[in-house]
Parts: sequence; structure tokens; C-alpha cells
Amino acid sequence: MNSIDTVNELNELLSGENVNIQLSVAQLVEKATSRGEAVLTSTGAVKAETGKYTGRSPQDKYIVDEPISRDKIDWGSVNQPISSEVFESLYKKVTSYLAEQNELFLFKGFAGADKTSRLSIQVINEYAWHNLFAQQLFINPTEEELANHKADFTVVSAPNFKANPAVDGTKTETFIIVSMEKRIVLIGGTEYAGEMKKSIFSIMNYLLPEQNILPMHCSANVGEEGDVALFFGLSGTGKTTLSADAGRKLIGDDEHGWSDNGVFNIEGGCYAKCIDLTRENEPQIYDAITFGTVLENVVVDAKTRVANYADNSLTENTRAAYQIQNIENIVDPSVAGHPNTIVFLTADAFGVLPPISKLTKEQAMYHFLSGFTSKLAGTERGITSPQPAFSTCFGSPFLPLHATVYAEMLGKKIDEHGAQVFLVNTGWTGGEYGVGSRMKLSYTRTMVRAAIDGKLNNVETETDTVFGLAIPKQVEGVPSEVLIPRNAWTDKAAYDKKAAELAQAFHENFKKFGTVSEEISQKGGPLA
Ligand SMILES: Nc1ncnc2c1ncn2[C@@H]1O[C@H](COP(=O)(O)OP(=O)(O)O)[C@@H](O)[C@H]1O
Ligand SMILES: C=C(OP(=O)(O)O)C(=O)O
Ligand SMILES: [Mn+2]
Repeated sequence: MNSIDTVNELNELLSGENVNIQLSVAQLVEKATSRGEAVLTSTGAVKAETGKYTGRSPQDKYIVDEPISRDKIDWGSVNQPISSEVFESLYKKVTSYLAEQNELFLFKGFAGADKTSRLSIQVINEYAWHNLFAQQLFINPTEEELANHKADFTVVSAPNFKANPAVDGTKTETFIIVSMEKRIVLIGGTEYAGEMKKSIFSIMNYLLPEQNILPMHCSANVGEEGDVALFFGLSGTGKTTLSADAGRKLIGDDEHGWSDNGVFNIEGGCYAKCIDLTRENEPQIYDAITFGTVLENVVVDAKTRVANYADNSLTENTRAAYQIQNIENIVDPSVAGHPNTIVFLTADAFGVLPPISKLTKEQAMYHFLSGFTSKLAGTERGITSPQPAFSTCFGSPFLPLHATVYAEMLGKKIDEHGAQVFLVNTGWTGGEYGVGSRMKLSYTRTMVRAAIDGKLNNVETETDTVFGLAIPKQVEGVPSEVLIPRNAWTDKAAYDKKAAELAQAFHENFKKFGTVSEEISQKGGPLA
């Protein structure tokens, strides 16, 4: 098959008369509702449903096997190769499909708040609400930037185009394919809007290390004194929730870069989970949901159009997408200095990890590489209850390069800037999932604040006998029996058994890092 000219094809598609370029929020709200894609709700947010897929589809994600990236990619179950032939033939079908639509929507903007390293991106959508999502989540250009905008990467999103695996070379009807050479992301067969932002994140995880910038799956905020905190964690562990803190300015809720100048947000908006959202527990997020916010799979009263955040009948993974300016206390532009505090969030479904512990350098590296957590209900297709998982760097679905590339960069930066690292279990306590309960959000907030404010630097600690973690014996405002996990379980024998099981799982998992220094594997992991 002759290689097709993807640039030409794209130019033709984007210059079509059916393309609406850079509509405003109000115009997109009007389009999304009048086209029947979404409904207006009582706050002025628009609500859309995504049908079959209400979370990401990691098994349907591919990277095109091309000379330009072949030797850099960490191929495997996360980064699945697909041939250029398959990509090009699907690309042709998708662009023809889109060209036939009455209307398309084009957003132009940026990924990366640091102007020296930002990526110019554009997103062409079949759905107006997806384009509204792109506008809320990515960084918007000024008039002048828009006039000079030339995209370096393009997301082509055709949710209603479904692949035919028998002829198209995909596993299912759904596909998220990145071509590093053509600088295109092709999305079809899924309406879950999160695929768009996480594809761009994956690309930044490929591109930024080349510029000596560490991309990170973390949220970030900064205090009055300029003290920066990062919160790493897989989906649902609390990045968005814990970074929204009235006492600190939000830098970003999900994706950041760490350069020699400090940290910066990759995005321009937030994508918050709304399940059981209350103003009492999460006031910043609750109040951020205003005109033009995209509510995804949230159930809304048919008449009053009031959102019922307690309703999980469509999914546990209900979402609100809004621009970061909707949060009251932010830094704008989203750039700040070097982190003082780094928090690794883990949602331990075994209920055996302490709610907060201080990590040595070796433990920090060990836990970053291990990335132990749980996949939480609804975040990925097929996950209906918390599934213990090791997700390297707390974000393996988004890492095209080998995990050690990111880990080494992080290690160097922690050394250089003397950041203190904490492991925080936002998951279960008093028993495993099904027996115990989720850690109280108010306790987690109190512990995290104490860590950030330096209150845990000199406290007395107790070393966990299984994991070797230094647990503060006292944190003001948190009952001490919560701090030591074994004390939170009534059945101590059951605790010991579960803890040993998890320690074993850590060891098994860490074998894949055979090449990593003995320092880390010997001193960083569970004791026995
Ligand atoms: N102890 C806790 N810490 C953090 N979040 C908690 C806790 N208990 C319950 N939650 C809930 O878990 C969810 C965390 O999701 P979110 O902050 O969006 O995660 P992420 O941004 O890492 O994907 C929120 O719905 C939050 O209300
Ligand atoms: C958008 C996502 O990210 P997070 O849940 O980490 O906010 C996702 O995992 O689909
Ligand atoms: Mn989040």
C-alpha cells in the first residue's frame, strides 16, 4: 500500500466548510444542546452521556510502530504496536467519515503552561460537547496566539465511527492510536472524553523527557510561602480532590511537568470526579461547576435539571470538566517553583498500608517504580470494584518510555531540591475492601496538611514491621488508632495475613526491575 499524505488529508478536512473553528463556550453550549448531544442543567453546566464506555479503554490504545519512535517505546501491554498500514487505512476511513458530517468542531490551543516547552495542539471533533471539553481542559490561546497558531499535534476524534476488527486490524470497535511520526491521535468507537486529554498526556510523556523535563501524573498546589506540593496517584486516588484546598493555590489537578525552572501544569482545566460530590466535602470543586462546565454521565433531574451526584446508575466515574479559572484560588499561569513536598497517593484495597508514612530516598524510588494502588470502579472498562494493581510511576497507562527513565529523573530532582516524600493511603482501613471502610477524607486532608506544613518533619515515628515505613505516632486531629493500620483492624491475624500477602506481591512485582540498583530494591521495599 502506498503511504498516504496525512498532512494533506488533514488540511483538506480542516478547511472544509462544515468546520466550526474556535467557537466560544456559549456557542458550543448552544451547539451541544441544540444538536441533542447534551442538556442544559440548573447551574448552566451541560450534561452529556457517553453510552457504552464510561471510562478509558486501555486495551484499545496503540502506538504506531514507526522508525522515528520504535527504539524508544517500552512496547508491551500498555504500549501496543500497530502497523502504519493499519493506521493509515483507518485514518483515511475516519477522515472520510468526518468530512461527510454536517458540522465539525475545531479547537486550537496548547498543552504545557511553560511557554518554552509547550506543545501547540488542535482537536477536531464530531461532537460539539467534546470540543467544549477540549476547550475546558486544554490551554486556550490569546487572540494573538490564535492568529499565529500552528498545531504540532492533532487529535482526530470520531466517536461514532466504529472499527470493524475483522478488516481494520484493531481488537475491538474502539481505538485510540498515536502516531508520533504523523503527530496525530486517532480516536474512534468511544465517547469517553477523558481519552482526549490522556492521549495528549501520553504524548507529553514521550516528548518532555527529550527536553530534560519530567512529565508527572500528579496534581500540584502552592502555599503562601511559595512552597509547592505534588500529589501523584492513579485515577481515583485523590489528586483532584486533595489539590483543591482553600488554603493553597491550585497549579493543576492531573498532569504536570518538572523542569529546571520548577513545575508547570500541562493542562488548562480540571476533570473532577463527581460521585457523591457535596459542597461540604469538596467546596472548591462543587462551586467550580458553573456555566459551560461539562458534566459527563452525571444523572440530572428531567425537569429541574438539578444534578444528583449520588446517582451512580450510569457509572461510578461521573465527571465534571471545567477550566482551572473556575477554581477560586489558583496560580495563573499555572507555573511555580520546585516542590518541597511530594505525596504518593495509593488507594490500598487490602487496607494494610498506613494512612501516612515518611519515605526515605530508597523507599521513595521503590514506591514510585512499584506504583502500588488499586484501579477504582469505573475508571477503566471492566473495573467494577477496587482491583489491586502495580502501576509504575502511578501512571503506567500513560508512559510510552521505560519507567526507569522517569524514575531516574525524579530521583535526581528529589536529591537536588531536597523534597520530602510521603506515602498516603486514601484507600481502605480497618479491613480490606468489603470489610473495612474508605479512609475518611477529612483525616486524609488533615494528614496531608500536616505533612505539607512541615509538622511531620520531627515527630516521633513507629516503623511498620512489614513494610518498613516510618509512621508518625501522632497527627493532630487524627485518632491515633487510625494511624497504625494493624490497630484499626479488629482481627489482627487477618491483618497479618493480608499484610504478608501484599509484601509478597511487592516483591514479585519488583522482580521486573532487575536492572535497578540494589540500594533501591534492598532498602526501599517491604522488610521481609
Ligand atoms: N480519603 C480520601 N482521600 C481522597 N479522596 C477520597 C477519600 N475518600 C473518598 N474519596 C473520594 O475519592 C475520589 C477521589 O477522586 P479524584 O480526586 O478525582 O482522584 P484522581 O484525581 O486521583 O483521579 C473523590 O470522589 C473523593 O471524594
Ligand atoms: C481522566 C482520567 O484521569 P484521573 O482519573 O486521574 O483524573 C482517567 O483516568 O480517565
Ligand atoms: Mn483527577
